[in-house]
Amino acid sequence: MNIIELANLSAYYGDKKVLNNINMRIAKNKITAIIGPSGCGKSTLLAVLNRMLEENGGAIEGKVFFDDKDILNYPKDELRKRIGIVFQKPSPFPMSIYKNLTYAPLYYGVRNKKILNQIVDDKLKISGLYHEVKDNLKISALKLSGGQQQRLCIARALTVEPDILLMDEPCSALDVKNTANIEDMLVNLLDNYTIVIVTHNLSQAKRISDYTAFILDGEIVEYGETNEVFNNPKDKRTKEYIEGIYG
Ligand SMILES: Nc1ncnc2c1ncn2[C@@H]1O[C@H](COP(=O)(O)OP(=O)(O)OP(=O)(O)O)[C@@H](O)[C@H]1O
Repeated sequence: MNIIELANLSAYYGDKKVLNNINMRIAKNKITAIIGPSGCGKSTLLAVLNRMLEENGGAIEGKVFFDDKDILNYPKDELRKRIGIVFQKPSPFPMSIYKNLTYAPLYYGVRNKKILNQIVDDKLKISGLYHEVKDNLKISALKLSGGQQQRLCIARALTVEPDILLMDEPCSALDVKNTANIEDMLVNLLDNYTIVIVTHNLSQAKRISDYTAFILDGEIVEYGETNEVFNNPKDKRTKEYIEGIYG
């Protein structure tokens, strides 16, 4: 089952075309990895999905459907609630761990303290942070290590129960152990969430993703099951990229 469909999707910054006629379906409750050399348009693709592109000064041509409905027909608030994003640099709000996790639920109208506490506990457990921070919820999130901050940011993105989690190089600032923690966590999220992850780390894409899209100069060169893309690439350029010839 698909949750997203891009139909003849092109994206522009001014006159510059950064994505060219992308046709792509994204499977629900799976991890889809977006790979490709620097500047090929990976982050732009994520920005199209949650309509951040417009705020960044870009524009699209073509259509994007989310749950079979044109994303332009969703109120932005609802779209952002249902499609969360986590960035490369861990970016907790400069407030307590507890407040980081209740910020969005409060914004969306949850007022019941018991429910808020439950959300905090649940998301800390999902992110594997519970035992590390449960007695220190009032300390500033900025006091956590980089890996903990990133897990907190993922937990925070989940507090509003999005359908999709977009991740832009979420592990590139982290060491191997923290990366492994996050990869384990992502795989465990798939019963309830769909993940689209941009990564430069090809081994990561191979390890955790179900599907991989290889983008080059704004075009999808190859898209399919991760095993196929990595072990049996159909396009010479995919093979070259995977073998490290460019990018
Ligand atoms: N706000 C912007 N205004 C103008 N051009 C932009 C903007 N953001 C990105 N671009 C351009 O769009 C193209 C695609 O950028 P994008 O960030 O999507 O690539 P990427 O594949 O994610 O790269 P990286 O792996 O280096 O993060 C690049 O040529 C970039 O310079």
